[in-house]
Amino acid sequence: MTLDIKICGLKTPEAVAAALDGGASHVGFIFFEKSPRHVSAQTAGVLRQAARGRAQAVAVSVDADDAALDAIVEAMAPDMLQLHGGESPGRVEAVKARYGLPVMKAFAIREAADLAEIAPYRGVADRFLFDAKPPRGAELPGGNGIAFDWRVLAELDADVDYMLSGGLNAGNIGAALGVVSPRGIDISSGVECAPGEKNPDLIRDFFRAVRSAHANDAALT
Ligand SMILES: O=C(O)c1ccccc1N[C@@H]1O[C@H](COP(=O)(O)O)[C@@H](O)[C@H]1O
Repeated sequence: MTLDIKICGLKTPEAVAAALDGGASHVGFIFFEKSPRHVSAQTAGVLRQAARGRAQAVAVSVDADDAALDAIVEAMAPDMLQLHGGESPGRVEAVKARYGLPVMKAFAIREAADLAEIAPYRGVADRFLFDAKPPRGAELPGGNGIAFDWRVLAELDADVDYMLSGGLNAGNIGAALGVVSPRGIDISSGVECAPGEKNPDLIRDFFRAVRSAHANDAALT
């Protein structure tokens, strides 16, 4: 089975190149001003060019209104929208209809009971992303480098299409993939040498670790 790999929070051509050369299926750009990974729609529009024909470009926003999303979609032309806030099922539906783009809806997970939240989004969101709950008082809803107990995902129906996220890195991805079988994985701070500063060597290390965990999977994309 193929495993999608999303490298998120890219800000430089070097980081985008490392992600694409490693074999990323998705590259993510953050539109959230409090984040050290925030980029303007114009910058993302330039950076995402390198991904054309190689990977899906994902725009990550948090409770963004139509005006903000209009600007992102126009300048960046993303292939997918990641909604990482408290967007309702109705809002997800409206966003999909307005832009004609697939939506990945993020959820913060700490325990199995948190998975109940996805029920009204089934058949609405194209894909789910499971991230750890941010610590109390955290400024960021994601990108905190915190993992959750992956075993809680055992409660999910096998047909749920999701990306695993939250505190992944080269050191723990093998263990994570030994516990769960997501269709994709998503990493941001685990390939940084400082908040918001992607390190191409760490990106390469991550792909090596994924490939070694997936040694029998010839079709890794
Ligand atoms: O990375 C950010 O700064 C960010 C800001 C706002 C919403 C989402 C954000 N990142 C997402 O967080 C997860 C996991 O990140 P990490 O690997 O634990 O650092 C990932 O889905 C990013 O898309």
